[in-house]
Amino acid sequence: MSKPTSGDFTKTAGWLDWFDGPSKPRFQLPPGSVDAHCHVFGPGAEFPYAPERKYTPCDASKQQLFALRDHLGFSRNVVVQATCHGADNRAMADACRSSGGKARGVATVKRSVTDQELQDLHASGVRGVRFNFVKRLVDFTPKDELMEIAGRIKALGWHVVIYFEAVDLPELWDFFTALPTTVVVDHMGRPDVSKPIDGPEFQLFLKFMREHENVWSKVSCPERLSVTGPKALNGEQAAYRDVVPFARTVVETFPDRVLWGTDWPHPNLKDHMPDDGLLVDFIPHIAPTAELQKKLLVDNPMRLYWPEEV
Ligand SMILES: O=C(O)c1cc(C(=O)O)oc(=O)c1
Repeated sequence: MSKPTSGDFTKTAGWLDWFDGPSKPRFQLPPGSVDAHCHVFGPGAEFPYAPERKYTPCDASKQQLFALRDHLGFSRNVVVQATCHGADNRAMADACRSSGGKARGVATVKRSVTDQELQDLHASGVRGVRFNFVKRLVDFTPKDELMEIAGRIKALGWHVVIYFEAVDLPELWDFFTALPTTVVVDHMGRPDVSKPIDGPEFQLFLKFMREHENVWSKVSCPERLSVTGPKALNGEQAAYRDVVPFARTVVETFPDRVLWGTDWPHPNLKDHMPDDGLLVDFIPHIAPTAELQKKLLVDNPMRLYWPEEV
């Protein structure tokens, strides 16, 4: 892979570029594995970043994403619209269309989106919309607007991806549980892993999944959630140990409703940029059996994103 650039844009101060030259994972991914959460950024010169963005990243192109996919041993990608592109889905949709059927997408749309635009996104490979409640990433969108969008995309057979922080789940509960589609939670709803796993915050998340069978979770982003590490760098085979009990609990309790993704190119990390090969080596710590690994990496994402092939 070639080194990151940022086109004509100036990166946010302190921006960490994605890790160039990741190691080969030791963990052998099951055949047909899907990286079910990753992004493309620009390139800014071709697909400009949105005026309303909260950060300006380094570029991370579809070619670089596909090279990483092949290097790590994944077969497919789910490309999730990054907030730095707002509701301009061109870069994500272009990546899906260029993938030869190996990528599906999750878009961000506004209430003003037309039925034709939704149809075009579907033809590109989009199968979901993302609703973001993380305040440092997006401005607030009224819930009635989101509910209206959810009703429209349900008709296309799409699902809703939600991104929020654990402390906000109580306030968002009624809205989330009223959504009419499959609902996929990004990064386990960002638990504070320095709090006890049997404390009220994480138990509420488990209750959310237990009581609502349409709710799925990505058990991704240990590099974002970890407080004590160690970091996935320098060959570390037991990275982010403080995240393991949380993610493993979700995988073992809801084996048919979990997804995993690299989160490449890892927007907004402040401490370090992980070696993506070592992130793959994190998987067997949270999905310890071959059966759990196949569900997490193959069966579940295929059922959600390529149902026609299952
Ligand atoms: O925590 C984040 O900063 C983050 C941002 C984005 C995005 O900007 O879309 O996506 C993610 O999955 C995570």
